[in-house]
Amino acid sequence: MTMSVSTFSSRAPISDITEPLASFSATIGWKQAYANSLRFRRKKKPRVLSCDYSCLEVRDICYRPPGTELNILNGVNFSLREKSFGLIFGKSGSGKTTLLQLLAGLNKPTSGSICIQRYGDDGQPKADPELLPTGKVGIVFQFPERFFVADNVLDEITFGWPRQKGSLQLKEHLTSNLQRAFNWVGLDSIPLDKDPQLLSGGYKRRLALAIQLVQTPDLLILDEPLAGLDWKARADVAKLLKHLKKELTLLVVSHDLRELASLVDQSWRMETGGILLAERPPV
Ligand SMILES: Nc1ncnc2c1ncn2[C@@H]1O[C@H](COP(=O)(O)OP(=O)(O)OP(=O)(O)O)[C@@H](O)[C@H]1O
Repeated sequence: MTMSVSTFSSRAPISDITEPLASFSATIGWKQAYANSLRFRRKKKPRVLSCDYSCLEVRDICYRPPGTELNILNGVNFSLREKSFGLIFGKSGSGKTTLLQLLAGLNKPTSGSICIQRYGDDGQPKADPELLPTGKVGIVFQFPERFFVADNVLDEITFGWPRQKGSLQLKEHLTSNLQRAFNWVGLDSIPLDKDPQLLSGGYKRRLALAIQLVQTPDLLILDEPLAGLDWKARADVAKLLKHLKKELTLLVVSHDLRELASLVDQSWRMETGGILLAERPPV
């Protein structure tokens, strides 16, 4: 029987990033939101222990791009338990990225379903499966730094946040999430006014992860998270993913099996023709 904690908690001290965020709050008028978020976070919430667990369940997914005659994915099935690390590997062009895009809600499957199934500690389903809410899925694309748009770290991470007055509660929520995301990925030592393009390869990936973590996803999808990094940055990012899997569910597509093998809880090979088979990484 596995005990799972149903609340989401940050383990790093809030003081780590208090200063840069305080100045950020003052400069763009989020001071009140920031102060309130601190008050909110200091109250200890009771942690609820539960023996239930959830699984991401992909059931018989087929996908044929509109206007084409051929299925890219053919009856894909798999189940991934919450707070675990799933790895999909396989030849180029077999359909791995296509599957990730469906999970992130960027395309709709031609048939089949993607849901969350809750189980009791006896391993039996506890309720009807629910469709995976795409708002709780984060995706980090291959080479995410190529999509950075801002000229400083803070603007990059807060891109798209509400700037108008009002919605104080939302601002408090986002600010508190930002603190947690920075702590999780170890960005707290980086000046917020630094140009993201001047960060090292590994720190660019940390920033891309933090951008997704601010949205508090339950499922984080990563397409080739180690691609293009030197050996040290690859080791750093792998270590970070190991840390993150204690907090959320990770599904990774990668060819870098050696570095990731020790993190893997479940893995699958995507065969040409879009067929997914459970298989250990061949390392
Ligand atoms: N919209 C589309 N229309 C037609 N074919 C497509 C479309 N999108 C992808 N494909 C094709 O589907 C196949 C699977 O592509 P996908 O990018 O999912 O493979 P992959 O396994 O992720 O490859 P890689 O490891 O190189 O990233 C490829 O042959 C690709 O050309």
